[in-house]
Amino acid sequence: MAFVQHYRCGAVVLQSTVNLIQQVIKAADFISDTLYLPLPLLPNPSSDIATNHKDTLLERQTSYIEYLSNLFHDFRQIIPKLDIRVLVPILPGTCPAPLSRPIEVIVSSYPDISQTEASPTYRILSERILSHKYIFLPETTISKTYLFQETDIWHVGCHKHAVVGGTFDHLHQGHYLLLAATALYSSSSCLVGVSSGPLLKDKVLRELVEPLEQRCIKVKELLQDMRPGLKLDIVSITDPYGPSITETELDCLIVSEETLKAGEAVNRKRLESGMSQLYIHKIPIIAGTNNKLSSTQQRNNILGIYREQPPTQKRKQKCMPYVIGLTGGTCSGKTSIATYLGSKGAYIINCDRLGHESYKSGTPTFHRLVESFGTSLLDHNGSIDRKSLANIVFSDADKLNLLNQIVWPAIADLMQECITEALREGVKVCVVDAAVMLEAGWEDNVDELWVAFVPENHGIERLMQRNGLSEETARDRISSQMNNEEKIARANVVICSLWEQEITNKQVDCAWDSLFERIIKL
Ligand SMILES: CC(=O)SCCNC(=O)CCNC(=O)[C@H](O)C(C)(C)COP(=O)(O)OP(=O)(O)OC[C@H]1O[C@@H](n2cnc3c(N)ncnc32)[C@H](O)[C@@H]1OP(=O)(O)O
Repeated sequence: MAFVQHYRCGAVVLQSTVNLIQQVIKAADFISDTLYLPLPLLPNPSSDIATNHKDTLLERQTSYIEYLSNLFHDFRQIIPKLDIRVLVPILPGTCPAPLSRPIEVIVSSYPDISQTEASPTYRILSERILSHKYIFLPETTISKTYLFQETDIWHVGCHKHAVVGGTFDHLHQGHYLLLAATALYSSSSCLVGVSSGPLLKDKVLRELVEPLEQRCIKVKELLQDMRPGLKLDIVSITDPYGPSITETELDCLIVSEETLKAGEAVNRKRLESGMSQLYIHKIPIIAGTNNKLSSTQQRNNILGIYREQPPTQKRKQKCMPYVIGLTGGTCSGKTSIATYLGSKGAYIINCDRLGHESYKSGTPTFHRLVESFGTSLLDHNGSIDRKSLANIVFSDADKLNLLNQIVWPAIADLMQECITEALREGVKVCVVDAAVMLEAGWEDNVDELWVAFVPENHGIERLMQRNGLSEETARDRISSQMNNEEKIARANVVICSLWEQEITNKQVDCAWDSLFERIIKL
């Protein structure tokens, strides 16, 4: 089989829109991450439209957006893994800012590079790329009528100042379309409100929403790729209106079919304050696997999937057995995940249990605890009464700290003994189940980190039910641990146990199956 060289980022330069999807699919064989697709104005052979007339321009732009919508839908269905970014011609006089991803290869349907470089399509890219490889991708039937023409000058922006809002989490083709429309309809500036704080409160899998700063950067990069020179103002918003109801110079609002009502509410608010109404452009929704394409779906897709993290805190010397650190807040479902992993053949090291063992009567840790917390801690057998100890430490951060300082080193020793025992038994995979592994700084004892979680409120409810605690006590316990977001940020695998056990198990299966590919590489 012939060897195909892969490039991370490339551009596809086509002579026409005929066979566009097929050409992009073929080009995708050479490109692994990002594919830029410069598209001159859609050829419209039957039209003798005067493009400087505002209504006609609006119609052309609207039909272009519809065209993009179909394209993005097809890309999503056929090549879902590839980040395909459509580029429109740069306005004359605009500084051609570099693209956010450097183009390594041009895949072109022009037979040679000089024809490619002379084409109207290439002109969209020409000043935005450095050196690159060239691949000729023959196109069989090109009708002359549909060729991109030199005269296809793009007139962008039938409005001056556009505004758009959204969470823009895990950007997908639906966002691309919304932002493409924003970039196309405005000729001067574009205001983007990015949801944060209370607006994220009720989102499913809110814990997996990308950090605000990251979302803002991605939106900015995409808009700058599509429309360099457009003045951008990307702001965080904490209510559904943001600056759309205070900025006087805005003249159009871009919404999706889903957010149309919110857009109309913006106009009502503006009317109440005596401000001009915004022209509302409604963009179609792009269908995904389950009806519509959504960020919730994208967040769901992360569950159980391995992701690289900086290796700094992980075990430096890779050796058998391979150690998974499984952590998660109280009532995060960690124990049932560990049990399921045990049923799949993993050797489970339960650190809660090692903790109890570490201060059995007569051990050095037992004596240190009695010295530090007093004999009131002991039950009628002279053993440490964990219920009393829990009541003391979970309502007093300093006391919890003291307990940890005494107990963690002893648990760490017992854990190492268990790993050595697993090695003796020829075990391949150990799972260290430790509720506060990250707080204890034990990441350097494991090869990868799996984090189990449920939204905090669910954790509190589960804890109240399981341990018969008051809401306040349950809250105290949960807040004595690192929060979900901090743990998830460091996780190689994230598992959410919010739904039925079967769904949790599916996530575990997925993480477990891919685990062996990583172990083989050791
Ligand atoms: C680094 C580690 O993760 S080691 C494993 C955790 N153990 C420790 O940190 C040792 C200190 N803790 C203890 O000695 C005991 O947990 C006590 C005395 C506080 C409570 O004992 P018990 O009432 O029997 O509860 P148990 O040990 O089963 O732990 C109950 C919950 O407390 C939480 N918890 C345990 N230790 C800690 C701690 N140091 N800080 C915060 N939360 C903790 C766990 O999340 C656990 O929840 P889970 O059962 O949903 O996983």
